[in-house]
Amino acid sequence: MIEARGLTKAYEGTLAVDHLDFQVVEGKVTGFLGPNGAGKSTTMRMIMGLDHPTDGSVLINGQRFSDLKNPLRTIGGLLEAKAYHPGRSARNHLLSLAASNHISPQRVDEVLDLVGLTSVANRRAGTFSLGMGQRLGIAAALLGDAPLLLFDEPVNGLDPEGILWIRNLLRGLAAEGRGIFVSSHLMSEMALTADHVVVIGRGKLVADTDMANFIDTNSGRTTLVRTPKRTELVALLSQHGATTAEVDEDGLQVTGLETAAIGEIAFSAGIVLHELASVSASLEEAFMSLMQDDVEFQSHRSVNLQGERA
Ligand SMILES: Nc1ncnc2c1ncn2[C@@H]1O[C@H](COP(=O)(O)OP(=O)(O)OP(=O)(O)O)[C@@H](O)[C@H]1O
Repeated sequence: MIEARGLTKAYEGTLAVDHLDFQVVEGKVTGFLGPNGAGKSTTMRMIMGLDHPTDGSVLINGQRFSDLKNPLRTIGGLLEAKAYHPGRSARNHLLSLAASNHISPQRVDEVLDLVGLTSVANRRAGTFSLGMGQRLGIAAALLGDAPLLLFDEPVNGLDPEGILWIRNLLRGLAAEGRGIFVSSHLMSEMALTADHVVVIGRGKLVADTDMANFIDTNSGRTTLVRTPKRTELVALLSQHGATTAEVDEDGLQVTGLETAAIGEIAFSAGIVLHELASVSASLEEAFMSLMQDDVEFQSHRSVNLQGERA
């Protein structure tokens, strides 16, 4: 298990990671989401001992990364693409990593096969495409057969086929009982890959929940209503517990009531409607909207877009 407690990293003038608490458990894909600059890479670097927290801690099976006896066998990580010498072949890159971590050369062939690079294993890694380089980075992460794996934006720059391959790989690794921690700024991709989600914004925890629950809460349905009697309708709908927001001259965005109920309430009060339409936000839109509100980020805040928009 990876466990962050009050994990904090301050750079001069920037609080990159701000008192984060979360866990990554075995057997699940935990998605780590946040917009660019939210602090995901900094958090991952601290997990892998490449950066030191200014406060708090992050432990791997109860130990700091620097205290692990067999780091590569405990946690494997893909932190940045192209972390290899361009003049070296893929096989030689992995062989040298294996040698310095007391891992058998046989395992190198296994991971090359796992990531589909066997046929190009003797080619210089510098000639690899972005997708092949990404696969080589993943092969290095898998080398120690570790029960915990961490991937920083592994689908960045990949084509749809590469994205699907990574999704299936991560799901398969979790099904084997491994704990997977994977960062992304793409909500829709994570919705298909992760079982659990940790969302951060400006270094702070915004949500830490089951993916199913996150989707339920955030794929918010709203209703767009147009009426010449907007003021009357707003008063009436709020008596029925709805939340309303004015969208343009005569439009209203209503949450908290079914579209049919809104129509019936307006009808029984004799209010004419010019438009009544159910609108469902995509998860990506919901996520972006959640992120735009980040001035008021508070730790452990429950995520409820409908409430946010009130
Ligand atoms: N070495 C550094 N020195 C100073 N500031 C830094 C350093 N590394 C990161 N930061 C700042 O910390 C914040 C978090 O950056 P980080 O790279 O962790 O975010 P991220 O969520 O991974 O973003 P991205 O998706 O763009 O990689 C940013 O404001 C960034 O500018």
